[in-house]
Amino acid sequence: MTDDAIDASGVELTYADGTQAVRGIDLTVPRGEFFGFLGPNGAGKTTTIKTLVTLLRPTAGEIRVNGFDALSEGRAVRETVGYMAQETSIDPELTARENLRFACDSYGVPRSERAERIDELLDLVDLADVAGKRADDFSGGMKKRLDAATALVHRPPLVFLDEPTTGLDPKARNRLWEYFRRINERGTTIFLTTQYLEEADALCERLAVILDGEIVSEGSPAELKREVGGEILDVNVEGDESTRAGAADIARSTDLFEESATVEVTPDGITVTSERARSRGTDLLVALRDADITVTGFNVRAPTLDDVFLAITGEHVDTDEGPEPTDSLAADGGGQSGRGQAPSGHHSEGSEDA
Ligand SMILES: Nc1ncnc2c1ncn2[C@@H]1O[C@H](COP(=O)(O)OP(=O)(O)OP(=O)(O)O)[C@@H](O)[C@H]1O
Repeated sequence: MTDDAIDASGVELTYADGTQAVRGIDLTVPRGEFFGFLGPNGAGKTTTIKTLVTLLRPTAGEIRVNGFDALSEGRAVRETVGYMAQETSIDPELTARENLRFACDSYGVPRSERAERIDELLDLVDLADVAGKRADDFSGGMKKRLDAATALVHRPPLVFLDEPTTGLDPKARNRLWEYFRRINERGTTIFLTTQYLEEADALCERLAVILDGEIVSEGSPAELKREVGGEILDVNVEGDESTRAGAADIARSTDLFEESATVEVTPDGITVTSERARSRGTDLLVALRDADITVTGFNVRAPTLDDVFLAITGEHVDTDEGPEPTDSLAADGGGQSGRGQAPSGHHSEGSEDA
């Protein structure tokens, strides 16, 4: 038996229509880790999670979760994981407490333990004061917190959070981060997917980046940033796209930067990633001035995870900002659509264990 929360190797998943969503993933997540799984839309994050929680049977590969084999011991896997899916699993017609009671039912939490566990979870996500109010009246942030709580009623040692903060305003997002940290500090392993790189940076000890169904990079946020190679020089210039393209050509054609340096045209100017960003930055400004390009601002900074993502995938993360509900009662417009269904971990849209 492995000591890891997740131990997967060679996992592949091809959908019935032939889409190869996951192409040979190896993944190890030690118990207690706060692990982040990043990738652009359609990269295969949700599909990977669904194979790990046994909602989908992999086309190939081996998966052990909490020491159980995902193929032959699917029930044990499902009993020891929590899954907060992208779609909410809460019922807007029920109160917060009723939603948690329903989740206890679905997960088979012993009756004698329910009341205490529900109170504990309502406290954990700061919903004790509104426990008797209908979820329909909650803001987007409160619904997400309730959703997270429903995934925890059976005290799973491992929780999957699939883009848990998408569409929330920064305040609501920060609050959720607090709860996720609390859950992790209690010893729960967390597997998080997110579109927000600052979220991954703030929360995760280790990250893997998935692209077209394959893991293309793995490490701590600091290690991934070091992989970018150097620092980032952002230069803002006056003028239209052709001026910016001209500025980029100058940055590329001078011998100021090493060969592996990259130059990208941005909406405001150019961005140079180079080991010499700091030492040669002012020389670049002189070269631009000599070419009659007006520089309106510049800044040298350490790489962010967004720069890592750009370097790996060739694209910025599409953060897909939705409406921004405030984090107060009845202020939502967030439009969640719970239908009184069982917690997501109990959905089955793929295979069941034998
Ligand atoms: N049921 C399905 N049948 C066929 N193809 C699917 C199905 N579900 C997902 N896909 C495809 O599989 C690929 C991976 O999708 P997946 O949802 O796992 O990606 P993701 O990284 O989670 O993206 P997102 O961030 O948009 O949720 C995509 O090409 C997607 O269109």
